[in-house]
Amino acid sequence: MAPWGYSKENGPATWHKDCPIANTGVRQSPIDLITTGQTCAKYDSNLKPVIVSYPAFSEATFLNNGHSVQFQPSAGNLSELSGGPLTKKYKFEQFHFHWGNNDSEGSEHRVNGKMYPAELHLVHWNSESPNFSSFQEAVGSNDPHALCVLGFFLKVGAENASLKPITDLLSKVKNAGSSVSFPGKFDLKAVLPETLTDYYTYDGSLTTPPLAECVKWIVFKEPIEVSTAQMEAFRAVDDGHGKPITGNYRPPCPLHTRTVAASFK
Ligand SMILES: NS(=O)(=O)/N=C1/NCCO1
Ligand SMILES: [Zn+2]
Repeated sequence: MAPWGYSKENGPATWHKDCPIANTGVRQSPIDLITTGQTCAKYDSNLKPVIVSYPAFSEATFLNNGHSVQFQPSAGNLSELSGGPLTKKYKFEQFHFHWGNNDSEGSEHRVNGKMYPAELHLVHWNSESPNFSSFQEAVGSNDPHALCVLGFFLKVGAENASLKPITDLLSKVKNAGSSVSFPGKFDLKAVLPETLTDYYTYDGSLTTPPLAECVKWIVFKEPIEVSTAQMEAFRAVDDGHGKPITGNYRPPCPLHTRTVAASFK
């Protein structure tokens, strides 16, 4: 597979060559989350708060893979996700980010066409399925809800002290392919809003190749604040071709016959 990326030569418009589902799929992600009108998100009063149990990770790798930066704890991590639209328990796999080269672009999901400067993805896999027992197997399983990704918008404001250990580490993984073992513990729970009650949820896909259509998406309404300096730290990370990674977001995909549910009015 030609190394995919976000440039003209290897970006989202070319991904169909190796991943036909990019163009033929009917549940691709991201999407534009519309809040009014015909195809808007529909309030569902049965949607409960999302429940996360993220004990502080003690051992993790922070990697620049050339198309994002990702934080991946060692396999033994006990973090779990349940509640919300989910009927099973999911295991945390990794988190990573998407961002732009200015504050008017960068997120993958949009709200009524508006992009945020960045989007944080917390990736999980269904640890109760009899059909797979790892993230990679889950991706290849064809199970429509093998994965659950929590999406949080980032907006520019005050410095985010909880994310500072991550943004301070970006300069250490400036070169694509570089990684560091995360020093000390990282408290992911502290990054998230207190209550995980207000979100959009829909059936979608990975937003990066292989674009597998196995993701239950949960995108939270409330953005997380980060400072301009923290945003600039993302924009200084290299893509392996001597250029900064900027704009590592896929444009919105057609909704087709899908509906989006909202846990809030
Ligand atoms: N942007 S995304 O949909 O979370 N994509 C991936 N790929 C591997 C894990 O998450
Ligand atoms: Zn992502």
